Amino acid sequence: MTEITAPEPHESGFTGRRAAGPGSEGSAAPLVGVLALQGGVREHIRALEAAGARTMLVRRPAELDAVDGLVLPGGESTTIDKLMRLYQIAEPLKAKIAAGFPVYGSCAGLILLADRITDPALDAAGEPQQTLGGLDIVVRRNAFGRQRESFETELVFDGLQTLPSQDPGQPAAAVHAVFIRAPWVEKVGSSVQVLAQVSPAGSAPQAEKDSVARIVAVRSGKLLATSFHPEVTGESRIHELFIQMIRGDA
Ligand SMILES: NC(=O)CC[C@H](N)C(=O)O
Repeated sequence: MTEITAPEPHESGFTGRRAAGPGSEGSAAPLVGVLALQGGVREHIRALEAAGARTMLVRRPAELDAVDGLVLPGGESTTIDKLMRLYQIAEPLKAKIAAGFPVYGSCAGLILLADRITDPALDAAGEPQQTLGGLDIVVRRNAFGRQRESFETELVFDGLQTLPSQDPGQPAAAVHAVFIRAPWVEKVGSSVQVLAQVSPAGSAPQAEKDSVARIVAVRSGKLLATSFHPEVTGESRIHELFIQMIRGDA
């Protein structure tokens, strides 16, 4: 892991760790940041490195310009939202997302990439939590409910077929997915590709009345999001897909 020592926000002239700016020229491994304000940061660093990326912790706006893409980890979306605004990284990140910057969000990260939340948390002043947006989706937080706050299941994940580590004979990939107080995607816009769904009836430890398949992984342009946490199961193909998206190969 490469952790740069960031300057204080008032310092000027910081250009990131490469004078020429970001970019994975030639075959160099892309440098992928993990937003390190709260949540499962280390796990993503490990998964990204296992998938062949170089990594860097990102907390400050200037650090965004040093990386080729960014992971928003799982954690608590309301806390990450507040800290992003406090660190003044939310607005520059929104602008970069609008300009096509690659971002992968898992769980709370998915919530932060959603244009809309059905049930946003309110702060003490009654203000709803905010998101960065970018994904034309509506997300429901803690959607799988109390009984199923955490569960594991096998998913069919579309879009991993072209990865070198994926068996080329397989039309789609089986992924073991861990859900922790996870959101689901309730609606997707036409720009959004659904990559994985979970059928509660088939996968819950408890019997479940709800037999509707729920969307738990999506992609739109250079944005990728999963309700589950591939970074905690030793699964690196989702990060590999994200690296291919950064390279422009997927
Ligand atoms: N594991 C997670 O990231 C949980 C997300 C959490 N329920 C939230 O709303 O932010």
